[in-house]
Amino acid sequence: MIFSLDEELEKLAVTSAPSSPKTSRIMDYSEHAIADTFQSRLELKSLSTSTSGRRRSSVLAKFPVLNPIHTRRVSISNNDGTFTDTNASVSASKIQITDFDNDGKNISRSIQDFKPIRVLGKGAYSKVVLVKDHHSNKLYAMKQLKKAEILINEKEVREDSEDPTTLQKRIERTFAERIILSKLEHPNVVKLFYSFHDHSKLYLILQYIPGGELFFHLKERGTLDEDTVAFYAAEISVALKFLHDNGIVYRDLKPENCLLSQRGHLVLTDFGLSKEAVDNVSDNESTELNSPEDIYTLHSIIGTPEYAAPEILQGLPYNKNCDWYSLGCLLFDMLVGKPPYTGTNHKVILNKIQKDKQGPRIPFYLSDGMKDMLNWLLKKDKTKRWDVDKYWSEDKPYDTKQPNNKKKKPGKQRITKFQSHFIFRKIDWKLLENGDLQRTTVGPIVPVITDWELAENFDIEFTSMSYEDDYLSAGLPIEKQSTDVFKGFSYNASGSYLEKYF
Ligand SMILES: Nc1ncnc2c1ncn2[C@@H]1O[C@H](COP(=O)(O)OP(=O)(O)OP(=O)(O)O)[C@@H](O)[C@H]1O
Repeated sequence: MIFSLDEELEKLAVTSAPSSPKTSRIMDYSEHAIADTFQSRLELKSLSTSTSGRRRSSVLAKFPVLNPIHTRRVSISNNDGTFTDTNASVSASKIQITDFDNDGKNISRSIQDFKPIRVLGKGAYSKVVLVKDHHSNKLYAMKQLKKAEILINEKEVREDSEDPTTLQKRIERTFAERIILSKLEHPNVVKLFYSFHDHSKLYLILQYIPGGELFFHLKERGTLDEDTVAFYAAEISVALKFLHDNGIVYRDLKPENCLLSQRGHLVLTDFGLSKEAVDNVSDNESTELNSPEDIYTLHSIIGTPEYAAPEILQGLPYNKNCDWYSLGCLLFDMLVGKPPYTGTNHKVILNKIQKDKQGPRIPFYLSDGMKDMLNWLLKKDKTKRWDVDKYWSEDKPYDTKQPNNKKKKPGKQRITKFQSHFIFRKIDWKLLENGDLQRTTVGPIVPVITDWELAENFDIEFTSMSYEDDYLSAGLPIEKQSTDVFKGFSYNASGSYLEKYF
């Protein structure tokens, strides 16, 4: 069994250190793979600051350039949509936003309410700081975004574009993370408690997830065993299915965005400020769509897209199925030590995908069940990829027989149910879907937490960073123009919602 009982939580959290020895992040599995692996090692070596060879996204590379050395993987979320154009139950343009900024009755929180403790992380768009509420002493993760960057990009887009709706679209993208998180509640999705802004920044006050990034734990452990990977696959899947059912395509699945809770359950974070609601695709655009479910993807692809589906890398229309491809990449990474295709930019990765007629080489040492799962998620052609949302569950219990890959006919669509797959035979989907598993059990890796304020599961690269500069100018009054553009950004969760999570 990979789960322990709740009572063991405290004991484990305080005493247990990660037990698995450090293993090589990259494992050879065939003669053919050796050359590729050697090349990857060289790439990873030149790109990495970490001793284990694992590279993080870039905080610098927001633009379609080669990723700078010694940086993290950047999100590819500059010009894409967050919502499907059909069945969208949440839409930036449709949601009534409670505007606290100019409302005398509703008092918005402000930066002065929070004492900074240490930096937790830095992404392409933001800095995330552990903060303590002066009034309640509760800990939160405060995500800060610079208005100037949003407004500068805004001007650039307007100058280059003849599209009169661009301004509105950019603002909707800016609001996307705030809107998604304030509307959705799921045990495997980070919670938003407050948002507000001052003259220079936008702030999201999020639930603090103290177990750190999956990235951090992968760096420590090298690779993970199949039971652990199946557990995370199940937790990510319920979160993705929930998002898809609510019209949201996550599109940014990577180990840096998967956090571990105190109990070792996986929590998705980063719903990206630059994402948009695509519910008004023009006639001209929609002719290019392959199916009514496709989202139209705009313009350039940015960042380092090791986890992005081939259709996104090609600039083709995509739909929620792209998240299942990313899940395949993440599972591959956890099992093998790197995603199936690595490279310094999206063109290199796309070339590798296109050259690989048979799909990625899956190591021989994985079980047939795991190989089968990876094969179906990592199909290049989205129409042949496992349509997990459609074939999600059935009443029958899980398959007790390991699938045998050799018998599969190529080109056939997978129509068996995802939840019944052999790799999930130890997962209690009912408990997972109603949140009891997350509430009452611990996951396969229980983070060591001696003091929540120490953030000991976060990279020292970040926790040692200074946050003083950010606070020198913080809290100045909001300028008129900025108030108008970001009007409605502020938000307070209800008292009962807050109570539920503390
Ligand atoms: N709620 C949270 N609790 C703890 N740490 C967090 C939380 N949210 C974010 N972090 C840390 O901060 C990092 C950056 O946050 P996030 O990914 O949201 O920023 P971003 O600018 O959107 O990054 P990206 O480059 O991936 O787009 C995360 O990878 C994580 O380490």
